Amino acid sequence: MGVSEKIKEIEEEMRRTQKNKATEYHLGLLKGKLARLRAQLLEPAPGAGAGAGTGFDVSKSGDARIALVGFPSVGKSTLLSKITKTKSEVAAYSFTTLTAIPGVLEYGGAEIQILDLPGIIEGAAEGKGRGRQVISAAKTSDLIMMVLDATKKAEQRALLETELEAVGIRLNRNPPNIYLKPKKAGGMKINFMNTPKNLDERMIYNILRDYKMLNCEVLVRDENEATVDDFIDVIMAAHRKYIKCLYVYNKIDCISMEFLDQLAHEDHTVVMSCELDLGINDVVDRAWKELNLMRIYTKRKGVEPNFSEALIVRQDSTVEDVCDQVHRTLKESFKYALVWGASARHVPQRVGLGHVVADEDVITIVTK
Ligand SMILES: Nc1nc2c(ncn2[C@@H]2O[C@H](COP(=O)(O)OP(=O)(O)OP(=O)(O)O)[C@@H](O)[C@H]2O)c(=O)[nH]1
Ligand SMILES: [K+]
Ligand SMILES: [Mg+2]
Repeated sequence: MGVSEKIKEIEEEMRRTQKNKATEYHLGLLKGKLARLRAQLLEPAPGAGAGAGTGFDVSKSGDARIALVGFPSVGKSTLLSKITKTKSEVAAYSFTTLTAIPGVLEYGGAEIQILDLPGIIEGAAEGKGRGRQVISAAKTSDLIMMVLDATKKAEQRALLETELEAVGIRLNRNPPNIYLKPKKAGGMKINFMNTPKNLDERMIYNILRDYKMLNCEVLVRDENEATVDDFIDVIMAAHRKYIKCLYVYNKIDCISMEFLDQLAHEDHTVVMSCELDLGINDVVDRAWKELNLMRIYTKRKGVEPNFSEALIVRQDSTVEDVCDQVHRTLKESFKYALVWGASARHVPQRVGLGHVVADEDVITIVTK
């Protein structure tokens, strides 16, 4: 029996099994097996070369990568063509785009790589269409923009999420707060900080044994939240990717104002119409926010700052991080910095290495 058939069999058994106290442990084991098989499905077959699990061959460039993921004909290529200089083929029929098309979004001195991808359909995770390649490419991104057709049923979003989940992508979530450390000997040590709600020692023990992890240490820190699925994610950590997702509803030119208003208020959601050129700037601004990066412009004394080139640092970075972006040894000769912008109490503010900068700050670094 092939891996796909085994997966189908387990999914079938899970559907048949009623959920109750008595079947809880059995279902937990099935979930564990399913996670293992799904990971196996993504491993290239021996001798297959660049196999099933690999994405398209596009090298990363710029400060971050955003992947456009969605069903066919939702407008992914239209969006890429709007926000970058790259033209990706647009047409009314499904599967117009057949490979990954990279473009560069220039955003106030930052360069963000946008990957336009082929449309995916239900069953993508199990290899339908180019689904697996698309999802593998999405897995390499810093942000997934899930492009949705506002005129289509609400289920499309959940269907796509299920496909991404199946290959180990976790959207807008943090890794579970569970510590797991394999050991050479000593058996299993399972500890909880408080009385758990959705997870117990027997469940963890059964799953670990099924994974042949007989010697290890477990500490569940987040009892109120942690579920069996979370625990399996921790065991499978090497195959899990926690990625931000922005839901982008396109074609709002075809829906009612009421529905538009409802969509626009959902979490992590933006709405647009590529056709009418509505909301595109919003989409780009929101995407930038979700990336949690900041643009810092440097200014030499007596010279206007250059806003077409930014130093890119993570959210909550300090002047020290900015120095490190300029040069590895700059902070050794650092005397003070002058800052203009949102992080400055007055402009310019004279600050030290520990000062936390803000997006679009302008900074002059004065050395000894
Ligand atoms: N009404 C309307 N149509 C749009 C909008 N944006 C794109 N379209 C149309 O939707 C169709 C599909 O657009 P594409 O950009 O090719 O969609 P895609 O998601 O890249 O499609 P695949 O590559 O096949 O997966 C085209 O006919 C576009 O003209 C929009 O905002 N409103
Ligand atoms: K299309
Ligand atoms: Mg396309």
